[in-house]
Amino acid sequence: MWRRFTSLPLFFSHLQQVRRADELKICQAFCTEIVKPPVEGESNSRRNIPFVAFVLGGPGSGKGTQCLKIAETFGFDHIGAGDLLRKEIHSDSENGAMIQKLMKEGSIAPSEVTVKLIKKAIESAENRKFLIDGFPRSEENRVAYERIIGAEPNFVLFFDCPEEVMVKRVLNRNEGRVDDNEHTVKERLKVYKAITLPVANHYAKKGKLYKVDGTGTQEEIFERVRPIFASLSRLST
Ligand SMILES: Nc1ncnc2c1ncn2[C@@H]1O[C@H](COP(=O)(O)OP(=O)(O)O)[C@@H](O)[C@H]1O
Ligand SMILES: O=c1ccn([C@@H]2O[C@H](COP(=O)(O)OP(=O)(O)O)[C@@H](O)[C@H]2O)c(=O)[nH]1
Ligand SMILES: [Mg+2]
Repeated sequence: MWRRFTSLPLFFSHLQQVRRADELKICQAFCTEIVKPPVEGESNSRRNIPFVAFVLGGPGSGKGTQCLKIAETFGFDHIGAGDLLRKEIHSDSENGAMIQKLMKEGSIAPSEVTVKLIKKAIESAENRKFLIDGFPRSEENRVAYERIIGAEPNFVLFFDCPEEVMVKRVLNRNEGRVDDNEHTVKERLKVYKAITLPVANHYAKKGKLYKVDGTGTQEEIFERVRPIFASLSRLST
C-alpha cells in the first residue's frame, strides 16, 4: 500500500479523503436528506466570495431561533432578510411604507430591495461566513441574488415543520410584528407553499439542500443541525 504513494504529502491527502468520507457518513446519519457536502473556504476562495448558507422553512419553522445558535456556536454572521426589511420600515427609508404594506399582506418585497440590503450586510461585515435567514423566498429572489452577488449559496438548510406547529409558534411569538396574526399567517403559508417551496426544490435538485426535522424542542432541533456545521468546520481544517 505504501508503494502506491509517491510522496508523503500525497499519502496524507489520501488520509484526509478517508477522514472526509467518514465524517460524511456521520453527517448522513443526522440529516433527513443528505447532499454532497460543501467545504468551507474551498469553492469560492479564489474569488473571495463569502461562504453562504441560505436558511429556509415556513413562517415559525424556527429559522431565526436556530440561526442564533448556529451563529454563536460556529462563528457565522446571521443575516435575517426579514430583519433587514423591518429595519428599513423603521428607518423611514423611501421604501419603508411599501415594505410594511407587503409584509402585512404576507407578500414578498421586490428582489432588488432585499438583495441590495443583503449585499450591503455582507460587504460591511468582517466575517466571510454568513447565514442568510428567510431568503430567497421566490425563484425571482434567487435569480436576482445569484446575478447580483455573482455566486450560488454553498448550501441550503431547510426546516421541515407541520403547518399547525408553525401557526401555533407564530401566534405565540409576541414580538409585536405586523404579520404575526391569524389572517397574515394564512396568507404567508399560501405564499410559502406556492412561491418559496419551489426554491427549496431547486436546490434539492442541485444536491444543495439539507432538510432537518423542525419539530421538537429548540435543543433537539439544534442537535440535528449541529453535525452538519461541525462537519463543515472539520472539513475545512
Ligand atoms: N422548537 C421550538 N419549540 C417551540 N417554540 C419554538 C421553537 N423554535 C422556535 N420557537 C418559537 O417560535 C417562534 C417562531 O420561531 P422563529 O425562530 O422566529 O421562526 P421563523 O424565523 O422560522 O419564523 C418564536 O417565538 C420562537 O421563540
Ligand atoms: O427575503 C425576504 C424576507 C422577508 N420578506 C418579508 O418579510 C416577512 C417576514 O419575514 P421573516 O423572515 O422575518 O419571517 P419568518 O419566516 O421568520 O416568520 C415575509 O413574510 C415577507 O413579507 C420578504 O419580502 N423577503
Ligand atoms: Mg424568522
